[in-house]
Amino acid sequence: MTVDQGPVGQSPAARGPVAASAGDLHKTYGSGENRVRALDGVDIAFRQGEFTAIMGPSGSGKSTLMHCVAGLDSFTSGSVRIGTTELGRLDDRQLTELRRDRIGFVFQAFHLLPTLTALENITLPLTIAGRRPDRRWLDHVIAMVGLTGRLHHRPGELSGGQQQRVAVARALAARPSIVFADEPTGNLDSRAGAEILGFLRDSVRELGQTVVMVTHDPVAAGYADRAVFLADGRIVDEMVRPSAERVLDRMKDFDARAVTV
Ligand SMILES: Nc1ncnc2c1ncn2[C@@H]1O[C@H](COP(=O)(O)OP(=O)(O)OP(=O)(O)O)[C@@H](O)[C@H]1O
Repeated sequence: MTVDQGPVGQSPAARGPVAASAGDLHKTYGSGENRVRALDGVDIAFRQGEFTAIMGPSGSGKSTLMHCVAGLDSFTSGSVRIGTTELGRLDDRQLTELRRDRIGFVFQAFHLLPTLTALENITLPLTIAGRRPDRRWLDHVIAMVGLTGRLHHRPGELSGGQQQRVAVARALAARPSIVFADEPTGNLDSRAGAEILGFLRDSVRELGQTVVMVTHDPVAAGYADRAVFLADGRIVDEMVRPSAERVLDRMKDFDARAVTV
């Protein structure tokens, strides 16, 4: 594996405490002839205050890695930690609580409840957990994503970009240890997508959040502090401070190698 340090050196966050990690992570689906090694020995750490993009061709294991590290899916062997909590040691109830209290999610489909207002959607995970929102934090997050004038609208009265802003605010509302975003701009036009990526980046820069984003899009990866490249369930490359152009070049290299192998 080559680690590209980029023209400006290592990310300042690169030596911070670890927010989440995976060690020698394996995930196999099916058995016999149908056996698929979706993850084949992945070692990775996501540091606090760092924005990581996970990239790779279709079927390379990006979603599987995200789901295993976020406690949404089980793994075959290896270890996953959120902070110092080892996920393999938790029962289902403890895992549910960990996801609710310590992890924020943003999905491609916004997954908002249509009968609730924007504000009610944003605070729903806190309501379910029986926690009072930290009002100052909430106001800050809502202002950051530019929703202050839309809080009493229902999702059907909002544009796609505004709905995804609600989803980003919901992910940040509980001050999670880490936010996982799975193709968060996949359903948006390029302008709305750029806004959402800007908010995710701001949440890292201004709020010290840790964000892990799965994406196919080199432009989206250009917002991250580093891009990690998966192929066949393994990490094959990493780029610090990626730009869209450098990510695109790297992806072309992979495609060329795949053709010549
Ligand atoms: N539930 C499942 N049962 C069997 N195989 C699966 C299942 N989910 C994923 N796989 C397989 O595991 C491998 C990794 O899939 P994964 O969805 O993680 O890839 P990905 O990189 O996220 O792909 P994409 O970019 O297309 O979303 C693929 O070969 C896929 O077919």
